[in-house]
Amino acid sequence: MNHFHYRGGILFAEDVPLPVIADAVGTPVYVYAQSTLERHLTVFQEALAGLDHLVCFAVKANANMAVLRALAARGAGADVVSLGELERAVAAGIPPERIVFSGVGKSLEELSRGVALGIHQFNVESEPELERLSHMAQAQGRTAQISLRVNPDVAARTHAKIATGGAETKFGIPWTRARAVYAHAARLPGLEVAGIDVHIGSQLTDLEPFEQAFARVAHLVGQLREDGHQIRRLDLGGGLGIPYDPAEPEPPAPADYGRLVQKLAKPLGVSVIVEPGRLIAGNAGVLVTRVLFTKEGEARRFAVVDGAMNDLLRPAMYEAFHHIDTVRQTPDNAPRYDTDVVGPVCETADIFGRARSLPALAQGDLLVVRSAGAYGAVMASTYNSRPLVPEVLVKDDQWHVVRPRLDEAFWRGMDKLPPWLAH
Ligand SMILES: Cc1ncc(COP(=O)(O)O)c(C=O)c1O
Ligand SMILES: N[C@@H](CCCC[NH3+])C(=O)O
Repeated sequence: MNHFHYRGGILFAEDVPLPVIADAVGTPVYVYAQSTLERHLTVFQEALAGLDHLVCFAVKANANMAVLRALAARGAGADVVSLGELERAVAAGIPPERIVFSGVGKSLEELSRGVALGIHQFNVESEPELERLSHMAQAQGRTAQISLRVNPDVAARTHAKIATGGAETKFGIPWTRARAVYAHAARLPGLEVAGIDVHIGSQLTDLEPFEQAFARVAHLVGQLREDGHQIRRLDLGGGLGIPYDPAEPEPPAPADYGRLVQKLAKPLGVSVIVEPGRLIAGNAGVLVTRVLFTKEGEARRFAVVDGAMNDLLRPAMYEAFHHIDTVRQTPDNAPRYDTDVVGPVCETADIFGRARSLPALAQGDLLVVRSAGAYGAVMASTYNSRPLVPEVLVKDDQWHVVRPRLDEAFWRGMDKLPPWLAH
């Protein structure tokens, strides 16, 4: 469910007309609907009802403090992959007992901080990481709870750049070596083996790869228990896809995914952690951008907008589709033209949408790029010395700038010069 809708011909975020925000904050700007974030979290929690479960929001999808705080208030845990995400999650009020630490390359500092905070679990991806975590925990006189991330070698049927469950990727411990690595883990002091972790990829739009991976996990739980390990929890990662293109069939609902998880976990008598990111934040956010110029090319019609690939990288990086709408509702009978919506950055990849059916656009018109709440602002950069795109959170009829555009000092040269260049 999504709280962006037309009212009186204007697109609203909850009860706030988007032009109000665009005029006050400037464009481009990300706008998030808090009620959608909350609703998505609730839907996930409900899908796992009856199981001992923890929904750990994947902070990498949207690390805005206000977003994290809103989710924390509803009982979300966090899946973090860096010291920065860990500190943000804690600062947002997510208790360490609800934080899991994932990632293929955790630094000493990251491991140390996680141990000191007593987080719920580390998802360990290699034997050297096991050794290092064991030393770290011993040095602090603590025991770190761990799951080993296994790579189940299933094809996730998503964009190759975001599929993580195949044997050729860097992720996890090879399926076939899992028993040996668990035996190693069990011998190391300072560690307590609590479970198994899998994450096979992101934006999965069918359930079959999950089913395949879960079947392998169930099999492995049996083997590991035979080997004497007390496997009491499963971390099933994230990855459930969201609708981006209204012309495509809807991906499976969290309730369907929940049924699969229930079917896996109940007979094994384990608790469950899930790490959804995109599903919670993706359709809770839009990027609002303004038309700078329109122009007719030899072959195409362009709308040059003020948002660019540095603000929303997904189309350039993954050829990802994001639906684009006008903020002023287009009447059904208005003529439409195939239009390329492009940004000002000097790269051909800086295009938000190709041949989109849009009404005649004029300078100053506002557009929204939909489904931009996940992997949007977090992947923004200052490429082309463009300031970071600001973020706004809306709740009912209230709104607040939750991250400002970088201040002007950014353009004036905040970098430190070496003495031989300073004069
Ligand atoms: C370990 C891990 N957990 C959770 C997620 C979140 O995935 P998604 O946003 O697709 O739910 C990711 C990203 O794919 C990840 O790498
Ligand atoms: N950044 C990716 C998702 C990566 C998932 C991280 N494990 C996207 O925008 O779709």
